[in-house]
Amino acid sequence: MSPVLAIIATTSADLPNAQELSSQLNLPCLGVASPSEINEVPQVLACGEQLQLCATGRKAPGPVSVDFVGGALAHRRKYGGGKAQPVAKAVGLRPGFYPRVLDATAGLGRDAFVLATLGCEVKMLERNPVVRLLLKDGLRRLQEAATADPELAAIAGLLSLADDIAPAADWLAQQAEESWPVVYLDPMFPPRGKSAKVKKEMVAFHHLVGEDLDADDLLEPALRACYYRTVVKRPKVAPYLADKKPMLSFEGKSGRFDIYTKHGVPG
Ligand SMILES: C[S@@+](CC[C@H](N)C(=O)[O-])C[C@H]1O[C@@H](n2cnc3c(N)ncnc32)[C@H](O)[C@@H]1O
Repeated sequence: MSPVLAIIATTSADLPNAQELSSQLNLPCLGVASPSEINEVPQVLACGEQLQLCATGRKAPGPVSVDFVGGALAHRRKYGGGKAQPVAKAVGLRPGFYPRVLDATAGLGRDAFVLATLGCEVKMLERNPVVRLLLKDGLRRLQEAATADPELAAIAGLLSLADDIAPAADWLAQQAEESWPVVYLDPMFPPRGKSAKVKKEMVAFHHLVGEDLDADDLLEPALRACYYRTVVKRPKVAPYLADKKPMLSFEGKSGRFDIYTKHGVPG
């Protein structure tokens, strides 16, 4: 079967990095190129100043990368509504209570980052090796920017990625019972209908990650590992995870938050 992903370098100086990733991921390296020139594969991982997942071909949408310093996340950090944001309400954040969060399906780390900007310590789990590399690259650039910016330094100190690449259900099963205040789940869900259309630049990400068909298996281990809340982010049209009715649900801008509460009282 031919690969659906290959590695390219954006400049000749990036070629050694691209070659290293190619052997690490066991994917072909197509040398120094631009994604628009590639037609052997539908998407590439481009090594340059940032690591980017790019659809290939002349009409390809923009790249996907993890940028915790600039772009949309910087805008959200500065003007995004702070503690009034639905995700903050979902994890139960309130003055004096900033729960530690295990984000078991980190993806591009956007929700994790937002929670860290609000003062929560967040550990991310991600099983897809390419998405993990994008996250690591984003964290590396966050650490670099943090050296000159105390606000970013505080956020960087709260955000981490687990070394383990084990699927989250196994990872959660290894945690002591009720050892996390909050477990946060946001597995992929197949887009449905016009309203749920995937943003153009996210097509490559969806192509890469697929549909997380085992998502239901996450709920029980998450409930076991948390003592305060398990939060499940879902598209508005999606059924409950594992068909289990939450204690509480509310709609955010981009989806629904289903909340499974436990007996633990925040300290
Ligand atoms: C919809 S994305 C999460 C988006 C994320 N909340 C954000 O703000 O960027 C879902 C991610 O969860 C990961 N994932 C799904 N099931 C997983 C599992 N069982 N263990 C680890 N990662 C998982 C997928 O690989 C994918 O990257």
